[in-house]
Amino acid sequence: MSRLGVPAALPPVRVHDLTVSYHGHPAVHHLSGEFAAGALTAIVGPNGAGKSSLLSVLAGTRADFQGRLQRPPAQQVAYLPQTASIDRTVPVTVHEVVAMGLWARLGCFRALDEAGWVSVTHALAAVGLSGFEQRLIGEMSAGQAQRVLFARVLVQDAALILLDEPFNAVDARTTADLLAVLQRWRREARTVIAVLHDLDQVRDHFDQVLLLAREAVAWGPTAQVLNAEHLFKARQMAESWDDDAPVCGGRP
Ligand SMILES: Nc1ncnc2c1ncn2[C@@H]1O[C@H](COP(=O)(O)OP(=O)(O)OP(=O)(O)O)[C@@H](O)[C@H]1O
Repeated sequence: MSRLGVPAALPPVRVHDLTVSYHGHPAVHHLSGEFAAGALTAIVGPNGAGKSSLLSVLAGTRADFQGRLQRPPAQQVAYLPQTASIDRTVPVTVHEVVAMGLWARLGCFRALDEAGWVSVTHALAAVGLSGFEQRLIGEMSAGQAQRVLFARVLVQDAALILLDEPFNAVDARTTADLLAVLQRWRREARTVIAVLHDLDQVRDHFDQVLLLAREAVAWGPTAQVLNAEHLFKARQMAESWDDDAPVCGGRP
């Protein structure tokens, strides 16, 4: 068990015949497989491949999908959406944003207890933002804001961590620091699933890869998935996408 009780052998996150569609057009089509428990899995693929759509289903923020999904309960899931989807015009402080990660444990109307304060302080220190507690989130740079969101994920102490393009707009040093946080999560046997575009980063740091082009092109150990043949196939599939294609069988 880790510090706050993450089980050493979490059940895997599984999808079976999962289809996600928008206005009747599939973004993810008939996906079946499982994300290895306690490992780092990258979801990669061309633009429009369905990566973010799949992650939002795994996160529980999209419920309108077909097929089956097995994942831990919501309190054990932390989700870091793309930075662009965070409204930085809301006048909240860095401390308050990170403390939101404790809402599942404390409720959103309860004051932080001492353990909560310690946990926020430690999380901000872990991402190199000690001293920024009272700054408004809108006053942070894009890279600093990403560190804040990582800190929020840290305090959630989740068994399943979902990251959507976590290193976008983040400089090399910050990326290295945040990759170290990912390695720590792996040592703690948490399951991490991240949407990424940098294949070298994936090769260097991730155990498993799902190569997605609306359907799974390949899914398994990184070295087996990221080969020229699979990457070529994903590109070919992307070129032949018809964004107006219906979901097969005429389902919504
Ligand atoms: N809210 C939405 N409404 C309608 N269509 C959507 C919506 N979100 C995504 N789509 C469509 O679903 C498909 C998959 O999009 P998604 O964002 O999941 O892909 P992605 O692989 O994450 O892409 P990228 O690498 O560009 O971020 C695209 O054709 C996109 O236009």
